[in-house]
Amino acid sequence: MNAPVPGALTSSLLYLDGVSVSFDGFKAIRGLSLTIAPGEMRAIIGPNGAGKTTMMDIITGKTKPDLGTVMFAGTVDLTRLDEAAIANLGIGRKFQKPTVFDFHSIEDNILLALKSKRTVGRTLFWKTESAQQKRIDEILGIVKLADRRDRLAGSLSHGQKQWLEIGMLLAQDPKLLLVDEPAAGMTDGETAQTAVLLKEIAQDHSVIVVEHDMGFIRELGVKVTVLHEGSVLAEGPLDQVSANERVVEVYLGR
Ligand SMILES: Nc1ncnc2c1ncn2[C@@H]1O[C@H](COP(=O)(O)OP(=O)(O)OP(=O)(O)O)[C@@H](O)[C@H]1O
Repeated sequence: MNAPVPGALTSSLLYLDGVSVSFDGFKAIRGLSLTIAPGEMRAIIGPNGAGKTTMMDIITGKTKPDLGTVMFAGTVDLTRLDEAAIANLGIGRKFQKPTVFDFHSIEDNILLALKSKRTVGRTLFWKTESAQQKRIDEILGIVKLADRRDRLAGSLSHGQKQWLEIGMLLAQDPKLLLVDEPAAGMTDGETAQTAVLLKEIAQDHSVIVVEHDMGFIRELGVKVTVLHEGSVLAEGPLDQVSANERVVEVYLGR
């Protein structure tokens, strides 16, 4: 069930085929095949140790696979690039723990992220202060922090810090966002708002979300890939994968 369909390489934004990686002889990822279409949001679920983090490490260049194909936008071989080059291509990652600058204002956090975008074109584009301010305003609007822009980031709740960090990721103008357990530690209200936020972002970005919170996944309403022991166990709408006996056995029923 894992083999990509013919033509998937050229039609995909992200294309993984037959990817394997071992750590000291232990196969953390084994024959993983997965494709993400341009503009798609995909949820990744699976038990602890299934390989979700390792998969993100491979996509972002932190870990190099022993075997397999990892292509971006049909033509770029990600296995040949380092982490900085992959980030510059437009693959942004948000780790589980928020890493905002607590002693800077919310607005300045976004500004710093805008300025840290490395490509020459971007530096030139943000040369005008008004273009920069317009983008900051847009991002603060998207992450619903415009009314708090002058406050210190350290004053935000855990959930708000996660949104600020998503805003900082947006400032890097990624084509693909990898978001690791955004709902972890959030209140129910924050979790619901995060689903709304990601759905908005997914209107003009591709997004991969790793999550354990099934209520949150349901809110996203997107195709779900279940990882188990380093490969795809099931893929499809949440109701379909939730009814899969193996998925219940290894993950949902636990
Ligand atoms: N650098 C490493 N060295 C040795 N083993 C590793 C390394 N990184 C990951 N592993 C192992 O690979 C397997 C997959 O781990 P990974 O963190 O990718 O799973 P996960 O699905 O993200 O789990 P979780 O939901 O707990 O975050 C685990 O058994 C883990 O112990």
